[in-house]
Amino acid sequence: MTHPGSAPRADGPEPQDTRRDDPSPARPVLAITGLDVHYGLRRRRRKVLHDVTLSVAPGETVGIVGETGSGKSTLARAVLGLVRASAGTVTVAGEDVTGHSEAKWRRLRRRGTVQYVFQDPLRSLDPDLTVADSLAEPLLLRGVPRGEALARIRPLLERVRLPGELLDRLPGEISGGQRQRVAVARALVTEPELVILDEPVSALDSANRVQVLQILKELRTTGVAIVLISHDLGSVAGIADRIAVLYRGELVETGTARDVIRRPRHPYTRLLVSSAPTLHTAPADRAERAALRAALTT
Ligand SMILES: Nc1ncnc2c1ncn2[C@@H]1O[C@H](COP(=O)(O)OP(=O)(O)OP(=O)(O)O)[C@@H](O)[C@H]1O
Repeated sequence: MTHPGSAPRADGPEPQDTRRDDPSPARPVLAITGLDVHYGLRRRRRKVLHDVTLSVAPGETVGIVGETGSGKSTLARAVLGLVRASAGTVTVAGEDVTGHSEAKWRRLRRRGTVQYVFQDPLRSLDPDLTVADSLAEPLLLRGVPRGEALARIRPLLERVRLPGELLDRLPGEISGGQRQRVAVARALVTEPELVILDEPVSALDSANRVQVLQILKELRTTGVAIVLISHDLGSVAGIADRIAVLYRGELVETGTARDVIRRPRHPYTRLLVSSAPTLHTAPADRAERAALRAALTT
């Protein structure tokens, strides 16, 4: 499906926010259909996502796994309106956002239905705001009185296992693992339907990595849907309900985490599974891995 009109449309009235009283539990939080994304112009134009179709149900955790340059971040950026689709559709919380103007995208992002956590928490946090102010800011912007905002961030702090004494510190005065947990808490403040985390643990040491992954796992009980992007299948395997494997801009395999790990079909997925030491699957020997690599280059 091509959108010659992937150019911005005129800004219409703000669509009603019906997400809280939509009676259909089956409505996906995110539905991507036949998505193509290009970068560059004219002779430099290059397709980085091709015919990507993926849907995320309410409360579901989906892992998107792929090697560097496979298009993972581009996919996240397309869902947030930071890059434009050249074909296909993106529907967020029931709203087709494919042809949204910049202004409509900004309003959608500000509404907080979808939140994004970067690999580097310093990109999510203002270095001049204390942890308390960082967490309260999205609520203050929505007109929530300061006292109420501060009361509402307390349980979030507990959810990400941070002590209250950190509230008065600046991001530069806490550890990298603590910063990432603040970034996760901040993403939850607006009670989003979907949180996209782009390599949230790859900059952390192994103790912090385990802790943040455990926190993400526990978030499943809150009903928020999670898209967890990683180059490391091992990181997402214990959390994701489903795993989607992105290879050179195409989703080559999507299935339940169990199926993808136990019965990988695509050679790239087989290579990923056989190279992940923490998955407790029978590791492929060198010859098998070489054969899989050869299959990928043909
Ligand atoms: N703004 C841009 N302009 C042109 N090309 C880009 C741009 N951003 C990314 N690319 C290219 O698009 C491809 C996909 O990049 P993307 O960042 O989505 O991959 P990724 O899977 O997230 O990689 P990584 O794991 O290294 O972050 C890469 O070849 C990259 O060089």
